[in-house]
Amino acid sequence: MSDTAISISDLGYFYRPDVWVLRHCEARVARGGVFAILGPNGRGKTTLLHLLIGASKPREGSLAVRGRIAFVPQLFEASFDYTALDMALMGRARKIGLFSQPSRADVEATLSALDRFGMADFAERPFGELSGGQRQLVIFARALVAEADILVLDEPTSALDLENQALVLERIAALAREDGLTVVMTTHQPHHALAVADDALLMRGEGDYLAGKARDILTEESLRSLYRAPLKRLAFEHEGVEVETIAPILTPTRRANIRSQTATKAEGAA
Ligand SMILES: Nc1ncnc2c1ncn2[C@@H]1O[C@H](COP(=O)(O)OP(=O)(O)OP(=O)(O)O)[C@@H](O)[C@H]1O
Repeated sequence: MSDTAISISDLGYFYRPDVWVLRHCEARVARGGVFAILGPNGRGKTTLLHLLIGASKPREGSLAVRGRIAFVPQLFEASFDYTALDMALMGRARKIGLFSQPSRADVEATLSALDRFGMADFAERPFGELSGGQRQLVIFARALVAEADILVLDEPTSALDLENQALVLERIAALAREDGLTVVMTTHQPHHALAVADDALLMRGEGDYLAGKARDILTEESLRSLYRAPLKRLAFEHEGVEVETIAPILTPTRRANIRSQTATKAEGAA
């Protein structure tokens, strides 16, 4: 079997004719790895995910996806009052069939998936009564029981507190390293990408992409120019483990500068 899960070749997309959101995008997602997509707001990350899952068709270039995808969107609303367990069990729909009841094995596999995301105790709670972050964790479990080859996650940590961010990042790494799944995720947190991603794609603007090993391309220089904000890549030892992270530099002076620039712009516009 090929070691490439997704090949992206000269990919282009627009919503309105000739207003390209994405153009000449090239990347390769390795099978069994974590691939992080980063870029400022509006650079086309979600658009690229929609192309990967087949919700939109390329206007230009091509994509080859080898394997079945499960998609976890950023926000998930349910229209009916299913329990968390019902919601996660829907991931088994392909296995169970439309009019059949889930087997004991289906329920056990789903409870175990809920447990992996710290949600076993919430199995009987109405999904609609869970917090946004708790719903997100249930939807991860649903994607897991779908037994897909590729998980596509849109900002998987954005609704989560620090403890659950760490849990989900640890699970993402384990899904790739232990279960052999391929994970594609968008993120606004370069330190999350550095912590779990093997490879990354920096979406710098239409026609301007940088793809490569996460450790090699998530540099201070590339991220400073990507986000136009200072940050520092740090390496240190914590509890006997070498840790590498990326910290944004938000000093009071910088915040004051941003505020005064915003005020000057507003005065200029008035
Ligand atoms: N349905 C749509 N119709 C027209 N334009 C759209 C549509 N969806 C997105 N766009 C535009 O496409 C561009 C890319 O949007 P996209 O949501 O892919 O960016 P993103 O990188 O995911 O942003 P964010 O980080 O803010 O989530 C933006 O300029 C956006 O305004």
